[in-house]
Amino acid sequence: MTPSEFAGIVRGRLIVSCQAWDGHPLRDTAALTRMAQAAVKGGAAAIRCGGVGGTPDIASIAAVVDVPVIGLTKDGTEGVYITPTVEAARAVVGAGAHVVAIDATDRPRPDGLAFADSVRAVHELDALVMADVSTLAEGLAAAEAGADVIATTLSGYTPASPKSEGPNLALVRALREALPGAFLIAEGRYHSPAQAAAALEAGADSVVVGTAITDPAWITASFAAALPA
Ligand SMILES: CC(=O)N[C@H](C=O)[C@@H](O)[C@H](O)[C@H](O)COP(=O)(O)O
Repeated sequence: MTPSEFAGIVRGRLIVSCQAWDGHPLRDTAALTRMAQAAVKGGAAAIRCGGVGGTPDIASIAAVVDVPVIGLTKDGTEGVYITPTVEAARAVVGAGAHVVAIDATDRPRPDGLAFADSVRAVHELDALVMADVSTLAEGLAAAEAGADVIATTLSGYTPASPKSEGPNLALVRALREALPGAFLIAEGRYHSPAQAAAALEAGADSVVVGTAITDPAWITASFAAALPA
């Protein structure tokens, strides 16, 4: 898939992240595959999902949906854990992802290599790179390193970025202003249709929604919390 083919499919549209943490009742490849199918039925232009090898979510989902698949692996929850190594990036392409989501923050990587090395490896395999960043500076560096897509995924999850309950629309605006030609995706804590629409108004080309669509435990808790105790 070329960058312009991907852009043509997802620009102005919703991407749904179908993932579940270890220990979650939906942490099951078959369950997440059905979740992805339901999301496509509802209008998702692409699916973001994780897992290779013993957790074959990417291969399972890519086999049944007719939209681009953005794949990743997760190794732990600290430091660089989203597709943290060149080897992991290659495995994600091997599993059938069209786009590989990779941590592009400025923190040290477990394989000691640079983000640009992962970009090169993915491009050699004819796939695209989505750079998950947490700050404007990281977005600029990721674009410089050749990322095809810049995403605000890690804002709020690194020491360099502000913690917040809601999405970081200010980062979307800043990235759009600094990188007018980049394909920009808003991701992270978009919890309502209005917030997703606001991401596009702020300059994003597309928006990823995960938890608010695909985690029934989170959805239930938000309803339960609205009722008087
Ligand atoms: C920080 C991190 O590890 N984010 C992960 C990235 O793949 C996922 O756990 C998120 O669910 C995803 O980014 C979608 O965001 P939200 O679930 O907030 O709509």
